[in-house]
Amino acid sequence: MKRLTSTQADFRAAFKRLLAERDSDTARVDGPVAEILAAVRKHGDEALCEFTNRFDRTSVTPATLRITPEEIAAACADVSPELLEALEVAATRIESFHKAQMPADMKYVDDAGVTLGMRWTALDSVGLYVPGGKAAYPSSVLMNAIPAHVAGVGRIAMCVPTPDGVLNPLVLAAARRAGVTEIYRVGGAQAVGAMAYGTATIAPVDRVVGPGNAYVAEAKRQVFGTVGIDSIAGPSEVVVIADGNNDPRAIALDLLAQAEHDPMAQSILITPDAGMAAQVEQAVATELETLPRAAIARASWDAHGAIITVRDLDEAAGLVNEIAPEHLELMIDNPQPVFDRVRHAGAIFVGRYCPEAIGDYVGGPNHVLPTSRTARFSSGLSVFDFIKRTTFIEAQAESLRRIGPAAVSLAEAEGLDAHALSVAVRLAKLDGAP
Ligand SMILES: NC(=O)c1ccc[n+]([C@@H]2O[C@H](COP(=O)([O-])OP(=O)(O)OC[C@H]3O[C@@H](n4cnc5c(N)ncnc54)[C@H](O)[C@@H]3O)[C@@H](O)[C@H]2O)c1
Ligand SMILES: N[C@H](CO)Cc1c[nH]c[nH+]1
Ligand SMILES: [Zn+2]
Repeated sequence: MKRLTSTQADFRAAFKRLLAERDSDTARVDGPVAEILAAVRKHGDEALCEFTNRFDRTSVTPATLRITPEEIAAACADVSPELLEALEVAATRIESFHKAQMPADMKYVDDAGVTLGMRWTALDSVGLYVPGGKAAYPSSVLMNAIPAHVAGVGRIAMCVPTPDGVLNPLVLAAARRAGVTEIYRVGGAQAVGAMAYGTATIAPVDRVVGPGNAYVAEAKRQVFGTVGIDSIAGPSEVVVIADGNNDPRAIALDLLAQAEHDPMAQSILITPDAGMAAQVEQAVATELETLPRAAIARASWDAHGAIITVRDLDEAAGLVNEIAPEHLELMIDNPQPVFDRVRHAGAIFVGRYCPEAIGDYVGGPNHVLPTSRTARFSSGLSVFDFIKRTTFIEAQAESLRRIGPAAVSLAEAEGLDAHALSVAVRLAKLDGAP
């Protein structure tokens, strides 16, 4: 873990290093991912099964890649009523938020009498990636699948790794709740490649979405263009801005909640209170003594964690905009001014009673969010990832008379004569030409 103080002489360099070191850690998987994708593209199911069996210690064959309806039913029967109820609370809240997100079509007549508009249509097919290497993510099934359903996507395929051949029953129960039935037991870059390029067993999709580790995130980046993707939703991140009025243990647990996802996760505390900085550091060390996933959390905290002491909350907000974190927690007395200043963050959690874990499960907005500073230019998963826009223009004779001549002039200026003539012949006809 790095301790930084904004007043230290080399602060800018140290801060830049903190971000750059993790970026370069992520970049080291480029080569292996390219090789996996090329093999899946060339050898299809054969490569898909080979990589899956190697990385997940399984023995899948093309015939067993798809999880059967009987396996889904058996797994769901294993889930306790309490867990099904919790799943239902989460699903209902996620569904209502994403329904509210659906945009309306647009259509109006402008002052030249031209009808202009924009129509939304759902994608034909999408592939959902549900992570499952170091933890199982039933919540990510809901976060991926519910917006796809709300948007009206035709075909929804889902890939999830089954390490050591173990199927997580709650993952399948979440899939059933979200109406997903086409599920494959594959993960990692090979799963992304299979959904993008297609294999004999897995038909290709139009867009691959969902979170995952560095291999999954890099694979999505590399298949972009062949298919659409949502965003680079890689190893988790949180920045917590905390003042001196916090329970240090609660803040430490918020930091560790991201760190326990992945050794490549990143948790950063920014505080204007040096006393709080020291107390949280101590509380993290204490929690790591008993946390069941301490090995992962400690690896993340040691390599990528940071505590930054700043002069004031305004300075904290400026640093957040540079980090553009996946998650931002505002654990401060008066969050509004900082909330207003922050422009780059995947999701913001406002107030001491809203830890990020609420958003992971039951808040309602999506927990699939941009990482590695990509929140500067991209957003979390939403219904917008499952629909696309088509614009339309409708012009009658009078409207063409009004706006056509400008088009002819511009086409002539570009030297594109067919363009100019296609408008000009119609204008001439309106003026009585034969
Ligand atoms: N940004 C988000 O919105 C968000 C949401 C949820 C989870 N996450 C992240 O998802 C990730 C889940 O990671 P995970 O590992 O538990 O599951 P995962 O499913 O993402 O990755 C597991 C797969 O990684 C591949 N893999 C592992 N080691 C490999 C190697 N050496 N070479 C090639 N491939 C290899 C394997 O194919 C394996 O099936 C975490 O990083 C977590 O932080 C992010
Ligand atoms: N924090 C993760 C997003 O980075 C999502 C998640 C799912 N389950 C628990 N957490
Ligand atoms: Zn989480």
